[in-house]
Amino acid sequence: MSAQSMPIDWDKARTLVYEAGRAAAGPAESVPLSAADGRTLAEPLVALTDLPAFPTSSIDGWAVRGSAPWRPVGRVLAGGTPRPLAEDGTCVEIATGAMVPQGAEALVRVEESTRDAEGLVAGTPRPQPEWRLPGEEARRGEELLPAGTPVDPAVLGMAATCGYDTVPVRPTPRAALLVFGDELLTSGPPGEGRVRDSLSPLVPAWLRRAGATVDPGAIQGPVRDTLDAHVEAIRHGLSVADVVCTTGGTMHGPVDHLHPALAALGAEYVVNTVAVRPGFPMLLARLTGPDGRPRFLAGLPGNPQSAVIALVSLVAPLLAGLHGRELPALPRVELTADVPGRGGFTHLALAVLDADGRRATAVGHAGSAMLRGLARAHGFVVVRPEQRAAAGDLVPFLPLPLSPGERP
Ligand SMILES: Nc1nc2c(c(=O)[nH]1)N[C@H]1C(S)=C(S)[C@@H](COP(=O)(O)OP(=O)(O)OC[C@H]3O[C@@H](n4cnc5c(N)ncnc54)[C@H](O)[C@@H]3O)O[C@H]1N2
Ligand code: MOO
Repeated sequence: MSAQSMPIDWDKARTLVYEAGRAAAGPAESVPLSAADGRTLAEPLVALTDLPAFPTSSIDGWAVRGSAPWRPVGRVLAGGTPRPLAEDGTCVEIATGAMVPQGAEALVRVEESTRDAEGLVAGTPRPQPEWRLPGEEARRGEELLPAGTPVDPAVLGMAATCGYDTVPVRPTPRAALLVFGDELLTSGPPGEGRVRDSLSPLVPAWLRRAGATVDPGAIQGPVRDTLDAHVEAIRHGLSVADVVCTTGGTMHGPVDHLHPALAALGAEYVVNTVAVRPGFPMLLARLTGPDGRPRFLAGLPGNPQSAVIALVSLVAPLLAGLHGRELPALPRVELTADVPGRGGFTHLALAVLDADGRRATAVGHAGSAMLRGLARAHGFVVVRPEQRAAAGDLVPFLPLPLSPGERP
């Protein structure tokens, strides 16, 4: 394994890490609906019965046979199984959601019916049927949603409607974070050569928004700047997580131990440096966990904005793959002003979107060591190598994994 290598194209890197994740997605497991929110379907969701499963009244009123007036011969409530309506001139009282009896020819709404002194019912059925036929929404065996669908509240409801108690889903990837750097302070203001560790609070929160779990015990650091301390911390991370993120030490400085630690652990690079600015020393390596299953290490550069760029460029696609989801296509947005290119590198420029999400404006304070621009941005506009983007151009947009309501 050679530690120094040519940076690879940013788009290619995203595809490579996504495919590596997809190939390592965990085995399907069956989980109760109450625990499946946020998971991903490992198999298609197939209708277990016709939907509706029986002819179902859409109204409160009368199920009638023959012509009016009709003599009531009973009542059917939701949940019951009615006897057939055998004779013309008869009806049953019926509730919304109840099974329509065999032999019924029409339904009449209660407010559009009358009863005479003998209790006989009259009224005119509406021209359009007032009940739903079996299979109207889905036929038994029909595929409702494909494998790879993220499970959300509507999917949970759909699964319950057609009879599922559990659904087959992929395991949620577990992530860990190791922060490297002897110069880091974990509390109080920076000064005298030391900076405050901004990545321990930031990275786990964004990993969770990108679909990973991060156990508080899986966050370590600052890890001492020695090779042994790095190897030991990475080993611990690999024992508790599928994806270990590290920050700092991605270069080849005197105390940058990440590459030697990866070599000591027998890691294989999936991506080692990416032709993107900021963030180029980012990497993703594959290792084997104590259980023999694949594990990943994402090396995020130490400059804080560069670390975030590595998160959205490499870790988010990796997590999509591990979940068994599609790699999301990037939306296109219109630029309000020119954005420079970065020569042979892709330029990811921090930007805010306007209220309808269609137009992007690059923000200031966007240096790779800064977080001020990031704290108000929605994501990054993508300027591909050897290009510059002008006001009015449509360019791809890489969103930050924000939750609804954040950055309104
Ligand atoms: N000779 C060269 N030096 C550097 C180059 C280069 O091409 N040639 N590239 C620069 C770029 S670009 C980046 S990005 C950094 C990446 O370096 P590392 O990943 O090895 O990161 P460190 O050296 O450990 O730290 C860089 C910078 O970030 C600060 N830092 C680190 N961790 C944190 C944290 N948790 N919270 C806040 N700030 C953090 C650290 O103090 C440094 O200032 O390399 C450049 N050098
Ligand atoms: O790649 Mo560095 O990440 O430009 O700051």
